[in-house]
Amino acid sequence: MLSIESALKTILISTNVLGIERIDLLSSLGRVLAEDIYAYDYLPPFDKSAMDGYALKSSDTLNASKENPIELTVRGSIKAGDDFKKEIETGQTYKVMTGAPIPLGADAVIEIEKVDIKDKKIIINRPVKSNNNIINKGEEVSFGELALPKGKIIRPPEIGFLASLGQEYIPVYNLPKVALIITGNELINIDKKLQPGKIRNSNEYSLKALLESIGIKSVLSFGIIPDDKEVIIQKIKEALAEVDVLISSGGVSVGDYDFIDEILNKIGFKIHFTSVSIKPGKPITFATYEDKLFFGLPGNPASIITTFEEFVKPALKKMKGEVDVLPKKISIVLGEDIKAKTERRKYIYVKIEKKSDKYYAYNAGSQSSSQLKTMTRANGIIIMPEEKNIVKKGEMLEGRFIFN
Ligand SMILES: Nc1nc2c(c(=O)[nH]1)N[C@H]1C(S)=C(S)[C@@H](COP(=O)(O)OP(=O)(O)OC[C@H]3O[C@@H](n4cnc5c(N)ncnc54)[C@H](O)[C@@H]3O)O[C@H]1N2
Ligand code: MOO
Repeated sequence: MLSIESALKTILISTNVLGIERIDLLSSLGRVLAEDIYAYDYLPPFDKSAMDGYALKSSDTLNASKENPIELTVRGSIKAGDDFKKEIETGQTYKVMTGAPIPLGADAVIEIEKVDIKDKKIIINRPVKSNNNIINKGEEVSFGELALPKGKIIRPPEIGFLASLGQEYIPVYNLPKVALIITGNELINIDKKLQPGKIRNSNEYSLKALLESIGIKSVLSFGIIPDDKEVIIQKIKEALAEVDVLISSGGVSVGDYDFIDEILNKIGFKIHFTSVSIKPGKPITFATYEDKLFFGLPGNPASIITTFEEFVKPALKKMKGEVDVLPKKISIVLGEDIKAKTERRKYIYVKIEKKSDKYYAYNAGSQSSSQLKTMTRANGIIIMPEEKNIVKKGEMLEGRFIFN
């Protein structure tokens, strides 16, 4: 059976980074910068005070001590936002607020709480070093400097940083457009009363939430599609004209109504694989139509989440410009024996606890792919290799945290 690594390789080879668009700064959260951003200002734009205090010439304080305090005359006060052009002379000081410009001639600021005030004078009993409490013009970024490199994922600090540089519109890679093809005669919508033999359509919700977790909020969904070949073909063709990625739920196994693979062949998709050595999630189909991707995910609720995370998410991340698309693994010690039956590689949902620098895994419940309750109680997975069916307490496996 195809290994997870080979499946991922095939998927990523078939996946192209999308084009570029310019969007307003606030909408760029979670997106990937598509061009280098250079600064067209200095940050900060002028020398400014880092503290509420007094701006002075450090040379005036060289010999200051408790025994030999020096006095400086306060000439005035400078607020943040003032356009201040005057120069100070020896023996003078200006009161400055945090963020206020430093008057010409001053090279240091002493904090308010470190001086005594007498009439219009301050008394200083220690030397103040040159540049003390001064944030120099261009200290953070200089004019013409590379501020953020292409490929950066935009997080809140990047938004603030770009705002401070006056960047209103940001070049980012497009987000993939995604369509959901949710199949199954047994499904009913969550706002309807359950009927005999029916179950609620939970996968559409899981998938939309999974997509939203990587920033894809608007998704083309046809709602529940019956197990009818002609209807499914029509919906897939409709979606192909609109989106970059199609994700189907159900109908990829070997039952009488599992026709996703047959349909894909009929439409003219190239099918790359139809099963992978993973539990849960073995019957997963990956196909392409020109540069569009099709993921036929298994209908079982735990299988669809597992295969989305493992196979679909890296492809979507690559399309939106991310470079590190595979999840980082950590080493986890088994806190108790854990058994699993199949010959496939097993993704076991566990509770991970940290104790004195090590991570320990504990079973979180039934690993049946038909249920999600265990996943709601788990905060991670451990990955049990194909050849193992039991891992003993104290043994170490690879794993990772999930949805954090
Ligand atoms: N004879 C075999 N039978 C099965 C095999 C196999 O190798 N040989 N593989 C099993 C495995 S593993 C999985 S996983 C499932 C995958 O089956 P399908 O992708 O064809 O999915 P369905 O049969 O349509 O559904 C499976 C299961 O999930 C429920 N389901 C489907 N859609 C939804 C939805 N939108 N929301 C909630 N639940 C959904 C569905 O009712 C079924 O219970 O096949 C095994 N069979
Ligand atoms: O992949 Mo299936 O999830 O093993 O039930």
